Amino acid sequence: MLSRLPSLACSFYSTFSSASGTSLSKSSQKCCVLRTAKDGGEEEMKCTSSPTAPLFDFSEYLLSGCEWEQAPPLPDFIGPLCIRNTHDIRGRGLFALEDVRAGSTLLVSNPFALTYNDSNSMRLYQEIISMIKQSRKALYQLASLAGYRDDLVVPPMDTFDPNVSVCDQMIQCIPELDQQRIVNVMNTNCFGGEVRLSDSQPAVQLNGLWLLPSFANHSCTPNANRLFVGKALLMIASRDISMNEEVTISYTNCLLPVRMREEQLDSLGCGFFCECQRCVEERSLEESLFDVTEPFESLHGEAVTELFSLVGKRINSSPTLPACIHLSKLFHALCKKLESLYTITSLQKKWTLASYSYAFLVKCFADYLSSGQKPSFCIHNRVLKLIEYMRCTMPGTMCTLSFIMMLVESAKQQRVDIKLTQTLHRVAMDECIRVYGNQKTDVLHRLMEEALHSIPYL
Ligand SMILES: C[S@@+](CC[C@H](N)C(=O)[O-])C[C@H]1O[C@@H](n2cnc3c(N)ncnc32)[C@H](O)[C@@H]1O
Repeated sequence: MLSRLPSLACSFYSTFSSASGTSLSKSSQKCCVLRTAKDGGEEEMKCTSSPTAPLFDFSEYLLSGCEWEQAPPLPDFIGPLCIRNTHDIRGRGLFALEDVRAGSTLLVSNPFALTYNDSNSMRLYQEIISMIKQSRKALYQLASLAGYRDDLVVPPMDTFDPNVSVCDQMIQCIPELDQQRIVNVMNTNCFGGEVRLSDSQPAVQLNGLWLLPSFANHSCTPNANRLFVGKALLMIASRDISMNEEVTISYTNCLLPVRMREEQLDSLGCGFFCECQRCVEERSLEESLFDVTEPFESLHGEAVTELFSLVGKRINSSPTLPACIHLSKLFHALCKKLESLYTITSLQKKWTLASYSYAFLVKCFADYLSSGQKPSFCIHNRVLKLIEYMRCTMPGTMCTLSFIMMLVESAKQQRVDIKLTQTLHRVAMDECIRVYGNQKTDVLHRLMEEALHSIPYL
């Protein structure tokens, strides 16, 4: 139960190595395209992130392939955030204390406890017990997480500041922490995934507890991403976030249809049913789209397998990829079906297309791999719109970044309109900032190139 997939940022699962019409639009100052919407909603979000000086410089680590053992130590950092009660079933959450630009680092958190290959989480439990025996502050910190649901205590931010020691007042508030409560904390807040510590070692399964990030609730249109720099977990704003807005992350892969997201939440043991606006809207369309969307689930797995079978192979003849081809046809059928639904809102359309984007993408990635990475995509309006919808729904994903970079490459090879190539490149840079946070321009360029040579986790 202790696995909550981190949103794929850099090291985990590392790879093989417009509101109305989209088209291209320009904003006055920093040229931008492919408009996306704030919190997946109606408001237009311009692609305006530009590289700024990083708050924490881990360029070398990013450029060296994110080997955990090479990660620089990063001190804990708490950005303009506070914990508040959401006043709904979600309990407490993280909120922005000021306007935050996409790409900003919201927090850096080193693990409270961390183990590898600890399948039943016994060692993690013991590590947590040892921490709370050693320090009253650790006990207070863990207790502040445990207060969730039955008594919603909102802990002061100082609780998570390593430079602030625990005061008498805090000690008086420490509630009882029995074994069951500690296990509940672990079930609700720990997460893990597969990680490669170094090139020479096999991947290990990681289990860990990071305190402050544990207050971030799930959203299917999140505004923040998780990024691992070794053991340190960073939260990066993946959209512009307004003062007092809740900061949310996604516990699942949000570029999947609502039923698959529900299944992922369930299999991760999250213990809640997401009722966000996107889920509600998508559920309301399920019946009308049944014949198109039903086959997606089984085909998705098969298509990903087909895709990965191409990785690293020299391909002489065109491979047969029935699932990829079938999915791609399904995507076109979905587009037609959506056009025929007169009552559909633009938001429903965007979210639905983003949910089924892999149906289109797997075929593109497969063509790219089987062509020896000499893409020749036709960059038509529908493709540009799809990127916009993916970014409006879940900005800052490796998958979208890889796809845009493929289009940049294709545009270069076909020598299409130079402006379109430049625009796509800027969008890729914007997406890269939303994945990795603000980094130096040359580092972003290298990361974008790397994304081109990787097949993202689909
Ligand atoms: C990592 S904790 C987040 C912080 C938690 N809200 C708290 O007060 O401690 C995860 C828990 O928050 C609740 N939660 C998070 N996102 C939710 C959502 N979108 N809908 C319902 N419950 C949610 C669930 O109970 C979940 O098990």
